[in-house]
This record gives sequence, structure tokens and C-alpha cells, in this order.
Amino acid sequence: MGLMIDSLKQKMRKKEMILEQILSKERSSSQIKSQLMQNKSLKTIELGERWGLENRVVFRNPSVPLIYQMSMQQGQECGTRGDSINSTGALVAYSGKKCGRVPKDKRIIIDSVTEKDVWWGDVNIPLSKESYIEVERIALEYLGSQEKLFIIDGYAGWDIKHRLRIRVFCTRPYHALFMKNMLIRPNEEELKKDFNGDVDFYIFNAGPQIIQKHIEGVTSEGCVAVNLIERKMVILGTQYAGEMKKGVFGVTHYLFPKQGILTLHSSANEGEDGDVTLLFGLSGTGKTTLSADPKRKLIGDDEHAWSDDGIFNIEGGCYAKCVDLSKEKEPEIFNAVKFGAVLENIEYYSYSNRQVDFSNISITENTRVSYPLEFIPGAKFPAQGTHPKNIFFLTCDAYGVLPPVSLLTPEQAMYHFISGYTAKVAGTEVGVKEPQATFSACFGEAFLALHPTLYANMLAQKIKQHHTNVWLINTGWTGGKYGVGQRMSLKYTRAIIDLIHCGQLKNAQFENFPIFNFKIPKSAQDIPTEILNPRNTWINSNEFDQQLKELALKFMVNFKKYEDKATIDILNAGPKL
Ligand SMILES: Nc1ncnc2c1ncn2[C@@H]1O[C@H](COP(=O)(O)OP(=O)(O)O)[C@@H](O)[C@H]1O
Ligand SMILES: C=C(OP(=O)(O)O)C(=O)O
Repeated sequence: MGLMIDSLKQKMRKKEMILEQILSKERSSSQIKSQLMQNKSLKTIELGERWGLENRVVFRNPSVPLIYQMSMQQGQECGTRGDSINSTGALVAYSGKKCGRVPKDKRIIIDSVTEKDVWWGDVNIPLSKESYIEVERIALEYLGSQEKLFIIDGYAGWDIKHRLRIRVFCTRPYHALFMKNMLIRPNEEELKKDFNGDVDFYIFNAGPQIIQKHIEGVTSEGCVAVNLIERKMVILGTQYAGEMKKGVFGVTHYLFPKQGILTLHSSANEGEDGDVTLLFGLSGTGKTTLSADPKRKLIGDDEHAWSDDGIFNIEGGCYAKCVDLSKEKEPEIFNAVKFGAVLENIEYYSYSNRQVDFSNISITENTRVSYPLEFIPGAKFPAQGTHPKNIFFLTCDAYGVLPPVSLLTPEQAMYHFISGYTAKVAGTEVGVKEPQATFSACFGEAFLALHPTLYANMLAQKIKQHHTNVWLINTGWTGGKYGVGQRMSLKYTRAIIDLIHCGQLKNAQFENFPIFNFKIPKSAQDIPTEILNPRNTWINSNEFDQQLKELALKFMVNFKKYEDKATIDILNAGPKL
């Protein structure tokens, strides 16, 4: 034992000497130098070596300025443009060829346990253990071959009873800052207590490395392989940072329901009276935008869990879409673009004054900013809340026929949760260039590990127990389908949400919206009455009726695959032609 410690100490000293050399070459301030030395510990070396990683320089939980410094030094590596700092102090980085998730490259390791419980199919494509070993080997070899290695430790889950300890290994500084933002940052004491040895889940992000050989079950140069039983995840061939946060989400979708905790692809906020709202929605449907509400405390923008004690955020930060971001329309998010935030795949108006152009989508429609929760004024800490009073299903209807707001019965809520009708907006997934109507079970099918009806049954039970109201909100098109009509006004969507929060809409006079049999308000303060029934917003009512019927038919066809698992009441809650 003593010999082992001596040899580790010797290695540590050797690395410290190399680090000294690097630092003295670089004109680094003494402050940064001392931060670096503090970060170096015997443990740091062990952490990498546990996985055969013997990099010359290891940064464990580096400070934000240090990440910036390393980012600036990185230059144009990894086939992407070099990182830079924008006029408001955010770190600007590029993910290269892939600017969105690649669901077709996601693999789940099949073993004797997962074989029986994972929801196998297009969402969860199996990969053998042998192939996983090869994929992991390539990733570790890449990570170990780079001069600098970053290690980020953080929790997933604000509820200390249920949180998971996550450790990320990566070589791009921007990935390190991204995960520092997105995980819950442990304090010194927690770091010592919870992150001294093995953790609950490891991410090996070797995104810059592509796969150049045949591996059974791998069908492209990229692979995002999740090993649920050994609690590890490997990323190869994509540098889009969103893969990491959604990877963690996928793992919670497997582990949490086994403890009776429901995982939710939703944002959440809290009113002055402590009332909690959940906003479910697929990417780009408004979870982040609508949850950042100055009248309410933000709990989180994307990934939550619902236990017997209430809801908690899984993340420590937000990852907002930036397309057309403006101070006028979304001031909270706009102001979060500052020192410590990461801007991904964004263009400048002018490279010399470093002002970013949020309207420029020449790199991708999926431009993003990641920032810690505390960048949103009045965010709630700890990011937890009581059982929700209201739930919004945000649907981005590309056909422009669903009402801006409908009150659902509990059975309709289940039917629409399982259906998850919405649109994939451009960019978040590679290959999606314009809004594409889709049915995404639980409004987040891509992240489900188990069968959708399992999550739906848990939601049904919780809604019933806590008397939660469920509303369907169309944040998509009105006045015609995509290309003809226009996107629902953000101002009106916000006004509708305000009316629900103050209790006014629940007491409005309702009328029946045909075929879908939704309750829609006849009038609502501050909202033009004609928009409440979308039929009024179409120039040609016959075309509207036809489109509505076609959509109903799509619902019916889609629901066929759930028929054997749904109750009669839920089946009856669907649209009727
Ligand atoms: N009526 C609307 N409701 C919500 N978002 C809207 C609306 N109209 C346009 N948007 C835009 O749609 C995008 C929603 O993105 P975001 O809130 O980040 O989605 P998510 O968090 O669900 O991925 C933002 O760019 C927002 O400005
Ligand atoms: C980051 C993603 O999702 P969201 O837009 O919901 O944050 C994603 O799907 O890659």
C-alpha cells in the first residue's frame, strides 16, 4: 500500500512539474496558477488512471476562468473553429459537423437485465457488450492520448435523497464548462464526501474521435452508447454538447421509475403562493422560454422528476435555444448570455467587436446557450417544489389546427401524454430542416428507457392524487399550417399562461372544440377572442375542417400501438370522426 502511494505521489510530482513548465511558458497569473495546483491532488491522478487515462495535465473541476483560458489556447482543433469570447463575456464554441443530437447513433447495451426491461425499438437500439467494450476502448484511447483532460463532477437531481453522482471526462474545454453548468455543482464538502471514489455514472466524451473500423451494431462514424447496468456512457463522433445532458436524462428515465419517481421532459416554475407548474414539451416547443417568467421562480427548464415529496429539477443549468433571441422578447435568457455561459454554434455580426447575431442560422437552427440556473433572476434554490397544481402539454402544431389553449379531462390528459403529438423543430435532431409533425410519447420519446405506458400510468396516478389540472397549449402554428399560417404569438401564449396561473381561465365559459372534444374558453382577457378557436384564424374554413380531420386520423393510427395497454376510458378520450 505504502509503495503504491509513493509511486502515485511520484507520478503526481512529475505531472505537477510538467504543469509548472506549461504554466511558466504561458503568461498565466499567479491566481490561476494556485487554482491549478489546488485542483491537482493525489485523487485526480487516480481518477484518470482508474480508466487507464494518464494525460500530462488533468483539470479536475476547473474554475470558469481557467476553462476560458484553456479554451483560448485550444485553437482550431477537433475540426471546428476556434473558441472565442463574445461582447457580453460568454464562451463561444463550435461543435463541428454535428449541431444536434443523432438519435440513430444512440445505442443501449443489451445484457441479461436490460434485455428484459428496456423498451427496445427505434428509440433504444441494442448494442452487444462486446461491441460496447470496443467503443469504450476507442474513446478511452482518444481521451488518454490528448495532452489535457478535464474531469467534471456534479449531481443529477436536487433532491439529496435521490441525486446521482456524475463524473464527466472530456478534452474540449467547452464541454467541461457545459457540464459544469448543466450538472448540480457540489460544494467543497460534498466533493470530498461524495466524489472521492467511484460515482453513480460516468460519461466519456471523446466526441472529436470518429469510429474508423467495423464494429458490429454500429452503423456510422458516431456512437452514443449507454451502459445502464455498468453506469457508463461513451460519446464518439459528435461534439454537440446536448448529447451529454440528454444522456444523463435517459439514465434517470431508467433508474428513477424503479424507485417510484416519475421522470418528466418538462420545465417547472413556482408562483408566489408556492404553486408549481410543469411545462412538458419536445425540443423547441417553449419549455425554456415560457418557464423563464419574471412573475414566477424558475425551478428548471428541461428535466424534472416527481417523487412522493414533490418535484425536483435534475439539472443545475439551462440550455436555451437562441434563434432570434432578443432582449425585448426574452429578457431573462438574453441577459444570461454573460461570463460563464456557453454559446454553441452561433455566428457573429462582426468578429472584431464580437457581437453575436442571434438571427443568423447559417451554422444551424439549433443555436444554443447554456448557463447555470442562478443566471436567471429569482431562480429557486434548492430547485425543488411541491406537487404541481397545473400541467401544460406544449404542443407545436405544424398543421395549425389545435387551439391555443384547451382544458383536458384526466382521461384526455393520459391519451395526449401517451400520444405526445407535436412537431420536431428544425435543428435539434440532425436532418430535421423544418417543423415536422410527430408523435413523441410522453413529449420526450427519444429519452424513454422503459415502455411509455409505464410513465403514463405513473403520471395518471399522480395527477389524480394531487388534483392537478392539465392544459394543452399550442405554441405552434395558427391561421394555416407551417408555411401558410404564422407561429402562435409568444405574447398571447404568455397571456394565456398568466390567466391560468391567476385562476381566471379555469372559471371561464367554455365551448366544445369538435372532433377532439376539448374544452376551449369562449373568451379570455387580453387575448383576441377570434384566436381562441383556430377555425376563425383560417381564411378557408373548409380547408381547416379537412386538416383537422386529417390530424385526428393521424392520432387514431398512431394510438393503435398502445391500444392493448390502454383502458377503455383512455381510448374513448381520443379524437372521434
Ligand atoms: N408561442 C410561443 N411559445 C413558446 N415559444 C415560442 C412561441 N413562439 C415562438 N417561440 C420560440 O420558440 C423557441 C422555443 O424554444 P425553447 O423554449 O428553448 O424550447 P425548449 O426548451 O422546449 O426546447 C424559442 O426560440 C421561442 O422564442
Ligand atoms: C437539448 C435538447 O432538448 P431541449 O431542446 O428540449 O433542451 C435535445 O433534444 O438535444
